Amino acid sequence: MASAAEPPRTIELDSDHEFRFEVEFNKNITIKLLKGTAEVFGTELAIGVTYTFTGRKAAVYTWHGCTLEISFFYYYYRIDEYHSITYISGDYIGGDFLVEYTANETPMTSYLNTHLALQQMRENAKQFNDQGPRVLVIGPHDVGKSSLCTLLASYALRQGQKPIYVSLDTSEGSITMPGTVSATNISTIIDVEEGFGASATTAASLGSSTMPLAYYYGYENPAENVNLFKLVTSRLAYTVKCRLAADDESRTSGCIIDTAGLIDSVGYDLIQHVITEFNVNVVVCLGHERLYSDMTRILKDKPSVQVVKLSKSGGVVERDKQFKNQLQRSKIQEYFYGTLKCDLSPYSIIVNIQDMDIWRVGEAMAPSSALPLGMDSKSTETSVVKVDSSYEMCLHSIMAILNADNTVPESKLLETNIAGFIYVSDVDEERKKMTILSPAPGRLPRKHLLLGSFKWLEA
Ligand SMILES: Nc1ncnc2c1ncn2[C@@H]1O[C@H](COP(=O)(O)OP(=O)(O)OP(=O)(O)O)[C@@H](O)[C@H]1O
Repeated sequence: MASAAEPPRTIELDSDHEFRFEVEFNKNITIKLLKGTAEVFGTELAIGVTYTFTGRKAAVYTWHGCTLEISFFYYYYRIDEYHSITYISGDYIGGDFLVEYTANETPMTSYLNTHLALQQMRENAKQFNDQGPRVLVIGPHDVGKSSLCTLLASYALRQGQKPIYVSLDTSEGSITMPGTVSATNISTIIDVEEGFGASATTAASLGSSTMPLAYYYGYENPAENVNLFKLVTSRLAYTVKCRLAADDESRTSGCIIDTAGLIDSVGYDLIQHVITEFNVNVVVCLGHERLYSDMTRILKDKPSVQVVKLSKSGGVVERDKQFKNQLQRSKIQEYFYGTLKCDLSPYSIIVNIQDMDIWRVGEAMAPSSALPLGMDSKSTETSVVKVDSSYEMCLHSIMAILNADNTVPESKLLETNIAGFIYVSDVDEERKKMTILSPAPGRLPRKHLLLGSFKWLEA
């Protein structure tokens, strides 16, 4: 592990101030709260505990003022033949964060007020045996939607609530792998250093009941296959509604839904679909005046839905394509190898291709002339076709293991949730065998695998 090479420095923050920072992927910094109170996206920092950040853009906010201690490391890592990561500390390179500054203008008061209004709805729900708020957060890309959802979930948890966090952001995979739509019950503190990813990974490795429920969409952008996106979100919504109906605590706590930043005509269609399916009653429009005005107009016939406008935090960072790709790769890496805090050891297994049924979604854009008689391109967007051991298609792919037994018909496969993921590291076409990386040893729990568009090259 890296070790300190330079004395740490301290930062004093006045009340209602925020220390914003960016750390690159190959570097890590540590922050320790020495005095006062502070939080990262709603999760409180404990006094005297060292928090390590790598590949993060985030902010430490304080309501009452605080003193932080900052140390900076530079490290290299290598992955040995057993796939474990060894961190080799390097030189202190004199620099600091990629970006760091203190800000005194934040929208935190309006975010807190939003939380308090939601909390009031939860109290009312308890009193009248009703449902708590179903909140949908929408806005363009990089306005802080995921950060706001994390903050609202954290504040709810701090007040003893157990909301369901729904992630429809398929590019990021905030709870689990990219390409999935997922939901998880927030009942334990959200990890300060690694966000939901670590919470889900740690939960999974400990067999916790907070493991996410996920359906595989398989593409990065919801607009790539709108019908499939609608199908999996409807399925997820149905399951979330069942949970809300069955569990009193979840019902009154409600749910918080994070979305991808699509606000064009396809995006509007998807937003309306999500509102209907999840029975949303609060729509938060973040950082976009026109979206707020359009939503108020579109939803004027639904008096039960409140539309709220919130401004974007000045700290939100626009992430370029390269950073987002790196984030995706690190999410995939995290799924198999865990995080700095929760190291996992995946298994490399050789499997017979004929023991598995590999599926992929039918051509999204197939020309009508190429389709069987009576079938239109819409139906191929939500149907599966078998993949025969196509070397190029399978190699380096991420495949979702569908939680479907042999009785599930082909037409229902896309509606089944995911048992886990595997990575195909090699395909031997002659011997009809595949080398896969799997989080668990032994046989795969199910034989149906769904191939998406995500490829990954192991480091
Ligand atoms: N107040 C802040 N200070 C510093 N960084 C922040 C702050 N708020 C958000 N960020 C960072 O800005 C980046 C973008 O924020 P976030 O992921 O919440 O936006 P988003 O709207 O959900 O993005 P996307 O459209 O890609 O889903 C993230 O790396 C996040 O950690």
